[in-house]
Amino acid sequence: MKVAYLGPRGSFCSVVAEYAFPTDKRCAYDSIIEVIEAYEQACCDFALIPIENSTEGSVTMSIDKLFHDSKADVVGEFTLPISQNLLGHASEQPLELIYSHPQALAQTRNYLRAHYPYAQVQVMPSTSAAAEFVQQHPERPIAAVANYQAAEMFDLEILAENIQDSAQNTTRFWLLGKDKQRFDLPVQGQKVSLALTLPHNLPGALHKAISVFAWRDIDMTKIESRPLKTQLGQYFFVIDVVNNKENRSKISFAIEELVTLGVQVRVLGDYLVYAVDEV
Ligand SMILES: O=C(O)C(=O)C[C@]1(C(=O)O)C=C[C@@H](O)C=C1
Repeated sequence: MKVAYLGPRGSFCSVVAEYAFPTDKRCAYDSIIEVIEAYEQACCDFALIPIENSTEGSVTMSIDKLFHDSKADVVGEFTLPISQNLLGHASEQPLELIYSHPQALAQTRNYLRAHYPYAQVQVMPSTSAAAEFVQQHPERPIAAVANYQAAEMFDLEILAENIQDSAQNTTRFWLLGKDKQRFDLPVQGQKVSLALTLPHNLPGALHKAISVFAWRDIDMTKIESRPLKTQLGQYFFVIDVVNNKENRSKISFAIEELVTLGVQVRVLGDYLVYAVDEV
């Protein structure tokens, strides 16, 4: 079995991939887009993508690519507490540039502004790609925001640890695949995720759409709009609801009601949520 993930090794995605698929073939790709494309082109059986962080919100590249260019199903979710660190080379020179994934830079924004107000930040495709880049340029006054595993892997000094602005910093990752798998990890719950496209000519369309969950007492854990990429002001909505014994049949009836309202419904997945330990 093959699982594609955002690499190189040492990324948070690779940490989750190693926990979930310790004995399977794990293939690192350079971007989230390439991970999803690898899955679409059947180069792997599963694809692991970051979807949302508690500080910075949705990983919009993942949601948009999944909605617009892929039919993949979500077959699992992993939540990982995220601890960020500043990695570099021991040097007296003040840091001029700090590299990382945009999500990691956003999660450490206050810390970096307070401690390195004169350093510029530079976006990289992943935290581990940033660490690798810093390793390759020992002569430059640069650093990366990444995890402990990346520090070890790329032989970098930890200049500052636990620099995330929120102590509860956590990221959700989705596993795309055909078959549901059971993982040897603690289960936190079960959810159904939907992507809804509302009819344009229905007044109160969003209100009507979400009321199908409200009056059935189905707990919604997320709602987010993203551009349909057609014209300004047109969106699709990603909605997550809790799936449990009481909700199971109610969710199918809610979906039927949405269709009756003229809402286009894509079931992104019905999946278990697993907890992964901090790195
Ligand atoms: O760059 C990484 O290490 C990733 O796995 C990506 C990613 C993300 O896109 O959210 C994953 C977890 C952290 O929130 C920061 C970055």
